[in-house]
Amino acid sequence: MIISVPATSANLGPGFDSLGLSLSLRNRVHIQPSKFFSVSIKGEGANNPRLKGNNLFINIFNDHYTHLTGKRGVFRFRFYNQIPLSRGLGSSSAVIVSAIASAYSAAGVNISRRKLLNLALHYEHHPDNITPAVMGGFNVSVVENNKVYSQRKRIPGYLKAVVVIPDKPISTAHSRTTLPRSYRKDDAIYNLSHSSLLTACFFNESWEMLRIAARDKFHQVARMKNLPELFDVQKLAIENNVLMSTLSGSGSTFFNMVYKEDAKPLLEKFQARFPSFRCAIFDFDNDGVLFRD
Ligand SMILES: Nc1ncnc2c1ncn2[C@@H]1O[C@H](COP(=O)(O)OP(=O)(O)O)[C@@H](O)[C@H]1O
Ligand SMILES: N[C@@H](CCOP(=O)(O)O)C(=O)O
Repeated sequence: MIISVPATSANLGPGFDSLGLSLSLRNRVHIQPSKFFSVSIKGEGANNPRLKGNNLFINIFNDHYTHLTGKRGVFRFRFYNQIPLSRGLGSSSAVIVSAIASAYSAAGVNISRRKLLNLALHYEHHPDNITPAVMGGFNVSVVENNKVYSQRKRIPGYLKAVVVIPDKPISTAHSRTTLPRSYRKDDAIYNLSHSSLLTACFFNESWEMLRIAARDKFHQVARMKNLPELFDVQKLAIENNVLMSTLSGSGSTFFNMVYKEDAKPLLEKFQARFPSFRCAIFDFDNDGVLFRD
């Protein structure tokens, strides 16, 4: 069995805990029944001893496999990870989604994307990463009564993501504790209205208006202060007329969306100005989680 899940960029500026999209950067896991439990990791996390044993994936997989079959299976897990950990590209969501999907696949039980998404919500209570990780594309999602309600839109191939990935891990859980517990009414209205406009821009493909819509007053500035170079990243992006430039999730990655002909020139400017940061161009993903026998 092979399960793959895309990276995700959440919040997208004003859409805190609600808006997110998926990128063509994936974690893949090969699972085979085996006489002995084994884990191998290639790519991101390969040198992280914490991930070799009972990591987040294995714990979630075992919970669901045991629930489905009444027994603890013994498997060989081979991970091929492209998603950097704790960089605001949804690595935790990718693991949660792939672990549940893998358990159902290993148990021979079909699962709908909607059910998979609602099960993933038990592990990550903000739906803005898990929803695009499951569904693919641009997603707007809300939680009511422990269920995710969402709408998705495919992202056209003439758009590209240009991301700047500093070598600074940010724990999402810790980052969330540093945000304000309450907001001024004016700021709440600002984010509500900009998030609504940004959603409409994606559904109507009104890409130019994203330059206004993708502004935030809830979380970005507070988080960017942890790595002030990010203000320079966003300034350079805006000077180069990108469609949107937002902190990816809780960071440290900065996400920029451009027309495909503008991607390489912007990448080269980022690489010249921020040589110590990883910079890359990614297509958008519209598939979400993929199952293969
Ligand atoms: N490939 C992986 N295998 C196992 N656990 C992982 C993997 N990727 C991420 N994780 C778990 O998710 C945590 C990172 O989650 P988080 O802080 O939300 O970062 P991100 O911004 O990437 O979502 C890691 O500390 C680890 O516990
Ligand atoms: N809405 C969340 C999104 C976290 O995304 P991640 O990729 O950093 O896990 C938040 O901003 O805390």
